[in-house]
Amino acid sequence: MSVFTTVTPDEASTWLGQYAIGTLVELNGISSGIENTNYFLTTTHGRYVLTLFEKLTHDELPYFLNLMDHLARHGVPCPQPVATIADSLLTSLNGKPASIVSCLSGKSLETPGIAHCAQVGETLADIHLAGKTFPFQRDNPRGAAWWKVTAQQLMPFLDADSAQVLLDEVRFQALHRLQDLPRGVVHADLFRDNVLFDGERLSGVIDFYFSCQDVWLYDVAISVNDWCVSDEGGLDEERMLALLSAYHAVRPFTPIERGAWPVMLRAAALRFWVSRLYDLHFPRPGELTHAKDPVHFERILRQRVTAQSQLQRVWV
Ligand SMILES: Nc1ncnc2c1ncn2[C@@H]1O[C@H](COP(=O)(O)OP(=O)(O)O)[C@@H](O)[C@H]1O
Ligand SMILES: N[C@@H](CCOP(=O)(O)O)C(=O)O
Repeated sequence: MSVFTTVTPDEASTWLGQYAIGTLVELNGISSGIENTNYFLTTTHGRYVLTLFEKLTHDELPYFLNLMDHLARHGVPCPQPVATIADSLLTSLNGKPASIVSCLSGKSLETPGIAHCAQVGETLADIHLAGKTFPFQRDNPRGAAWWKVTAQQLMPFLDADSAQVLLDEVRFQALHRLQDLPRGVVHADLFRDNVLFDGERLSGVIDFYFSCQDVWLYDVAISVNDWCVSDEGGLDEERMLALLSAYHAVRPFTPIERGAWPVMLRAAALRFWVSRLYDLHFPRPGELTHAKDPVHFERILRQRVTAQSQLQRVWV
């Protein structure tokens, strides 16, 4: 259960007084999610999602709330934050930073098909393009500097072989990070659980709390590693082509991006292998039941490394 901070209906009713969205009808905790406390909040005006932020601070949150507001205003299907009467997107509830956003229809998919992947590619390109006029900046807190330091902390928990793979990849990425790839706003966590489908139609992208400024292609690789993965950690070619073609139709890939693709797939696998290892070995109280399997991303990383070296053997 991902309600880390309990809110009673009485507390919610009083707190709602600072918004112009009617009075409380119903409040239901949302069990999925691993970072924040989320409730479905129904008022006399409609259905919303109330989030209490467990880790992010009042200083950090305006970036994400303003980004969702910006993207929603540009037609991206994502939650629209609701402002208080005093015109703030962020308030406090039970000692935590809190916000209300619109509730999107639909639910996430576990086994997406080709048409779903195409919609994800198109929407990701829309996010990248709409993000061009977003005026705020945020560096990626889970970028190369972070995985280098975190990899060292993880060494005592890994067997010799996995430790070597991790260190080799951190070194490889340090040597191959291509600075001149196109960059801008990225979602940075566009996994299956962060996209909702209403029937066959993509109805929304959620969970922008890793978004930041980084390489666009890296964001595409994060999505492909999740949406197009096959059972053994390989890539399902049809789904990957659907996602990449739909993205390319909106924001064409540049020649330098094409060359960087295998490196980006590896970087995207490394990032989530490291974060899953970290969450497993350094858990927050209450987080244990949600620790996601790091081996999944170790397998993906090993597969991407092998695939790239096979490609190189073909090219030479
Ligand atoms: N705006 C929204 N509209 C509809 N459902 C939402 C919305 N935001 C979150 N949810 C639901 O809440 C769940 C958890 O949200 P998520 O942002 O992934 O939480 P966390 O940040 O804790 O990982 C999602 O899987 C989804 O079912
Ligand atoms: N997508 C990441 C975990 C990020 O957590 P989220 O539930 O907030 O999206 C992973 O699968 O490791």
